[in-house]
Amino acid sequence: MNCLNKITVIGVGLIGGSFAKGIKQLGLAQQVHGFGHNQDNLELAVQLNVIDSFSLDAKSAMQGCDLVLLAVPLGAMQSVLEMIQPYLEEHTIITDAGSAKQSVIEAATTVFGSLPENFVPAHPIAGKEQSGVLAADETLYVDHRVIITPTEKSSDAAVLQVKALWQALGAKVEIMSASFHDEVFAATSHLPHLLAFALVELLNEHPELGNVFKYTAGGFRDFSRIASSDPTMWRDISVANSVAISKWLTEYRNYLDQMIPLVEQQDSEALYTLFATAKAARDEHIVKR
Ligand SMILES: NC(=O)c1ccc[n+]([C@@H]2O[C@H](COP(=O)([O-])OP(=O)(O)OC[C@H]3O[C@@H](n4cnc5c(N)ncnc54)[C@H](O)[C@@H]3O)[C@@H](O)[C@H]2O)c1
Ligand SMILES: O=C(O)C(=O)C[C@]1(C(=O)O)C=C[C@@H](O)C=C1
Repeated sequence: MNCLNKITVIGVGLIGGSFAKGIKQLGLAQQVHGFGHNQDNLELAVQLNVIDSFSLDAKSAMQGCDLVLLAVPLGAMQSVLEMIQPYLEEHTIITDAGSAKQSVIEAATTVFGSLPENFVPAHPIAGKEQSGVLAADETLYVDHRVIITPTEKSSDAAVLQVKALWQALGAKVEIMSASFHDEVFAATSHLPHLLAFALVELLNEHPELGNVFKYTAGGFRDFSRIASSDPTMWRDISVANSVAISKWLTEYRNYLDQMIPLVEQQDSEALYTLFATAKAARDEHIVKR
């Protein structure tokens, strides 16, 4: 793919930093620039070879910028768009990495009025429970999906440019509508995170068990790993995708309501069927992937 002149990453943390580091290592832009509000973090990002340069003012961050990636928590998307909007150049492609897509499109609609044709919302389906630039990893996106949810206004050329960048980082790009995206990822990503937070907190709130965490092993560790994720990020996702997440939490509660009597009534046949069906689905779709 063609080398861009300048890419600016706003929010040089795990996701923005991994993107920047990959772009820089592959030489996909002459200048990988960071923009944010935390000077110490941006200086560290330069030291770690994640970005080439940074600025603390939106005007210089946007000057000569071919593509800007917003990798800030969902709750900060609108204010960041407001900050850069006056300085965006005609040709600058605006994309993001937010974990929910309709809220980012709503934020952009509020800021721009009519959505720019260079605006291409996206979401890399890769991450870890750590956050911050120290966790940035240029291989994070290799063999992972990136979902692009173009708006009605997104131009084909802008979508192709965003797609090409993610593919160059090793990702498998898929296109879908923002509403379908938010429904699917409420079920596969947002729901498990909320369940993990809930399980850890449930046990935390039972002091009669003593320090129950000392009696946990691999099963609890695997299930609860994602409860170590960033609380700001998950607060913002829960608020941004509240309709779909609350729907899937309710579905899960209803499922537990059906499961409880099976355990109470020691219905071994029904329990075995449930566990065997779930194991077969996981082995087929997750383990062998
Ligand atoms: N962590 C994951 O697994 C994951 C995966 C896919 C997408 N995402 C999405 O990517 C985005 C970033 O997540 P992350 O895990 O990289 O978080 P992070 O905490 O590692 O990085 C976020 C960065 O944004 C900066 N920031 C926060 N508010 C800002 C503001 N108002 N202006 C400028 N900079 C600001 C922070 O200083 C930090 O450097 C979020 O929208 C998240 O939903 C996260
Ligand atoms: O692997 C992890 O720790 C993640 O949380 C990554 C994960 C997920 O798989 O649910 C979390 C949020 C994202 O928006 C995308 C990916």
